[in-house]
Amino acid sequence: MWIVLCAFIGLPLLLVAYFELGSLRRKQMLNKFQGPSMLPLVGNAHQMGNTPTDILNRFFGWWHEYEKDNFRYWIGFYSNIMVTSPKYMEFILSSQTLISKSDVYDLTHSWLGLGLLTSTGSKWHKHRKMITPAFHFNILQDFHDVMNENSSKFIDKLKNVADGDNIFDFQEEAHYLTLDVICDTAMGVSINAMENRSSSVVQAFKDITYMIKMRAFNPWKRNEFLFRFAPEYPAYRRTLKTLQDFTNEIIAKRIEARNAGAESISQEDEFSRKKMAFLDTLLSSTVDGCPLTSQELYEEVSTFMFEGHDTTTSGVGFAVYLLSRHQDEQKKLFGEQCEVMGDLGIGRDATFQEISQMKYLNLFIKEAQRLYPSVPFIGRFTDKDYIIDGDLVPKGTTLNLGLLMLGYNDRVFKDPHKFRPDRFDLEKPGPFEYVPFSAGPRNCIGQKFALLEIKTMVSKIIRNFKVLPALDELVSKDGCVSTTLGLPPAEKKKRDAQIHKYDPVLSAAMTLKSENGLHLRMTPRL
Ligand code: HEM
Repeated sequence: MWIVLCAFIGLPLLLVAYFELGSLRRKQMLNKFQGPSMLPLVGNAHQMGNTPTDILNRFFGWWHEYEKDNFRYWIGFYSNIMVTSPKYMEFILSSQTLISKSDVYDLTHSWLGLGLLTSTGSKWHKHRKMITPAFHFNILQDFHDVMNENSSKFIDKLKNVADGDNIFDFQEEAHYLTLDVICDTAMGVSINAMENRSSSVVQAFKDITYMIKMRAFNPWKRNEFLFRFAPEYPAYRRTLKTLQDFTNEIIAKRIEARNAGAESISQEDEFSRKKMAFLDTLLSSTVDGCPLTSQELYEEVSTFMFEGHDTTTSGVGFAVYLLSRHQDEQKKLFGEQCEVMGDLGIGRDATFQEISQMKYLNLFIKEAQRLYPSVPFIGRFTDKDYIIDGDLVPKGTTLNLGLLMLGYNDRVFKDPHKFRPDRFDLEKPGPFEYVPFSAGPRNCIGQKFALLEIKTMVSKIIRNFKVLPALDELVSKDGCVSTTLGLPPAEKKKRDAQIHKYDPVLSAAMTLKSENGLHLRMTPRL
């Protein structure tokens, strides 16, 4: 009896003492940083709130309190620094050694393994070098055909829901489009998600992304061991299996087709296209003289599927939402479309060159990514001590880089809540003051692909539809965006009280999403 009682009380005490000792050095060093005061054991966890939106608001609240500079906070024994100073950004993003990702990325491991996004050390260096040619200009041009083809299908589908009166969730529609594009470009196959929304594979891609984000904000489900007891776990395992089987089958078929030689493949065969998919580049590549293993192929292809569709969904989604709210900018964009594409250009595909001539569209997308970056935070983990901008940052610290906060810094962007695409022509942010695609050696390898895709889709939407908000009253009267993110707390409170149910509420999921969806109406132009 006494032994059981001692174990019952003693074991937790031992554990606490173990973690307390383990974090002592970090505590001493990080005390020099500004940040909220914390409680024993929980740190600042009790202040974070329960929903992703609460967490986002808490971060912005602290960011204001600490004069839009870095601050430290603790979640239990986990030490974190929210990084928003350009000097820190520069040091971290330029470093060739500070490249290990924070533990939130572990949530992707069971699906992605250690692909380009999550790997570190020499594996990352070698794979990054090997994968870079997959985004060569010529390949991107081939991918542009896929983007054009799918966005034409999308426009046709949209015409069924967008009749001028119907209020619909654009984000939901765009998701299937970007999934079709990434599937075709990454694996060279079409899953036709726009037509087959309820297919198990299409749903699996949707569900897995949701589950990764949901777990990121739930302290219990985030833990691999505890998640096994969660009610969602069986469905999660099934989803994973669906994706693993699907991707592995595609890879196996592609290898078989390559081995058999192109001649023996019939015209109807899904692999008969001449276009190089990302998977083909991987199959032709070697690392240290050896071809990639099946596991490595799986990891890299899955990484592209993950990184390449949710990010562009919110990229296109928020750009189109901003069109609805800022009608003058929409008119200006339509004018540019007519100028670049000519009078008969409404219905046809824009070429690669024409897209690059759409200068105002480029500024528009830049401004949209400033306000609603598709990747709002990225994380690094210090596996040794670092001196950053004169501060000693101890080993074992999580660095959360607030890419989102950068866009709301009024020291860099004048009137940050005003939607002004041409600010990027007038105010030039420093190289580490605006980095929606990150920067340095670990920046987004798909940046050119993503921008091409977003511009191709938005350009086609502008030419085919007039985009309207769910209700006319949601058109911006003062040029301000609807988000209250980054406003000083008192002003935020006032504006939050006026938020309409159709205004998108942003959450701090790994990819910024609107909790309400993006409600719009569209009127076909022809
Ligand atoms: C609007 C769209 C996109 C945005 C804003 C974006 C942003 C980012 C950011 C911020 C990172 C750095 C992540 C980190 O350091 O943890 C990143 C990495 C990455 N992105 Fe993107 N991304 C977008 C679209 C894409 C697309 C379309 C692809 C693939 C076709 C892609 C593939 C990748 C990969 C593989 C990495 C990891 C690179 C590495 O660690 O070497 N991204 N992206």
